[in-house]
Amino acid sequence: MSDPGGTGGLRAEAAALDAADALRAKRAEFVLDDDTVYLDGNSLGALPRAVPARLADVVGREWGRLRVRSWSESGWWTAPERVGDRIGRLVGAAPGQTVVGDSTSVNVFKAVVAAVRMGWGTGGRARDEILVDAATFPTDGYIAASAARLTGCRIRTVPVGDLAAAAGPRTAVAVVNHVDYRTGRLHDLPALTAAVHATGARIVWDLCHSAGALTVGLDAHGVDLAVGCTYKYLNGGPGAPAFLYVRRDLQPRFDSPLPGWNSHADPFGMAPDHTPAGGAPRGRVGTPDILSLLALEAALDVWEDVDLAAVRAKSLALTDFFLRCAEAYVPAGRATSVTPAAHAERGSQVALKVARAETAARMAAELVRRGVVGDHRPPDLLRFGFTPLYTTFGEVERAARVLGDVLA
Ligand SMILES: Cc1ncc(COP(=O)(O)O)c(C=O)c1O
Ligand SMILES: Nc1c(O)cccc1C(=O)C[C@H](N)C(=O)O
Repeated sequence: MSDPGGTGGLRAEAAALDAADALRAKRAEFVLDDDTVYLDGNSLGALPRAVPARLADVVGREWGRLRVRSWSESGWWTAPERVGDRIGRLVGAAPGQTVVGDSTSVNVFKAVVAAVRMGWGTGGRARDEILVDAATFPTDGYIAASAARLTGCRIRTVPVGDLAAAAGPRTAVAVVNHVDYRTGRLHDLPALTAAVHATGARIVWDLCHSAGALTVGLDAHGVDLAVGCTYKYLNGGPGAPAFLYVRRDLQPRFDSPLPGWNSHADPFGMAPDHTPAGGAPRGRVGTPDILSLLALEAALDVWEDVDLAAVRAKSLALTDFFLRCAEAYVPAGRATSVTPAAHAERGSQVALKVARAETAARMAAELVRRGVVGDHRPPDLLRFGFTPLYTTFGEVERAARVLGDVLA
């Protein structure tokens, strides 16, 4: 490929874009090193600077000195709902509908089984089909298949483009990834939610690759249930607990398949029978993972003054710029983007398909060796995630230049 802007032109453009970046001050709130271009925040977000001191306080004072008193005095018991509401703001959910805990996989299980059970109304069990996004991250498909076995449903795997047409009177629930983890394709959440609802079915959205990267609008679009992880764009840390959203009017009908004591209306009553709590706590299971949960809470402080619209605008500018730089630097025929060019169809990552699939893993490793950390998804994708809170345009230009050298 040619070099239309020239290296110098693209570098100057990057500098101008960085100077005009409304979010540029945010980078200083993260632990990053200028030698490495970190483009893997769609796998594990970087560490917010405020987290270590907060965790030291949780361990040293709240656990070390207050011990069991911290469940009430340090707000440990109510942390799943409190942190849930903070995530809710970032995904367009009003307070009282989002709870944090467990992994995404476990929350997919709760959401899918509960959605199927919602379809077991007076009309019997006519809705016995679970639709699954054919390109889903594997865990959702595995869990949905198990949920189907447990509830007497059958699984239909459908490309997201065909999902609206595939949903019908037998559909209990559709499980869809908002952003495809491989290609970075953003699916049309409002249209698909409306299409599935028109058939009387429910929809569960997996927001792992969209929470913290773009505006989601769960309430505005009438989404039934949603799940997502917090260790990618929300920077909650390795193994940070996931979240579960249950729309307020559906909460009384949310019959959890994992009704642990934390979801009881009166957990400390220790009653032999389960009476579900009202509201978001109904999605809880057992004792929350307090250290991870409170690390996540501290990580969320970086979002306090952030406008999601600015995040989305920068995300698109970063991915646009990366695509242009890659076009200029990568020799013709060595790699092609599988990420949609249209903004409405793009999440916050770019995936390049390398011409020689067998070299992809080696190329990703070589990029890391040269200070550009993205990742490889088999068989032939190089994946680059762009975190608007800390990725700079200068880094984008550098990453594309190194990529060009590696692929040359
Ligand atoms: C779309 C999607 N869903 C789920 C997961 C993972 O789920 P869990 O948090 O259970 O590991 C990932 C990534 O790990 C993902 O990309
Ligand atoms: N969750 C991960 C993990 O525990 C280890 C390594 C990677 C991950 C990931 O998040 C992978 C990621 N969901 C993906 O999109 O490929």
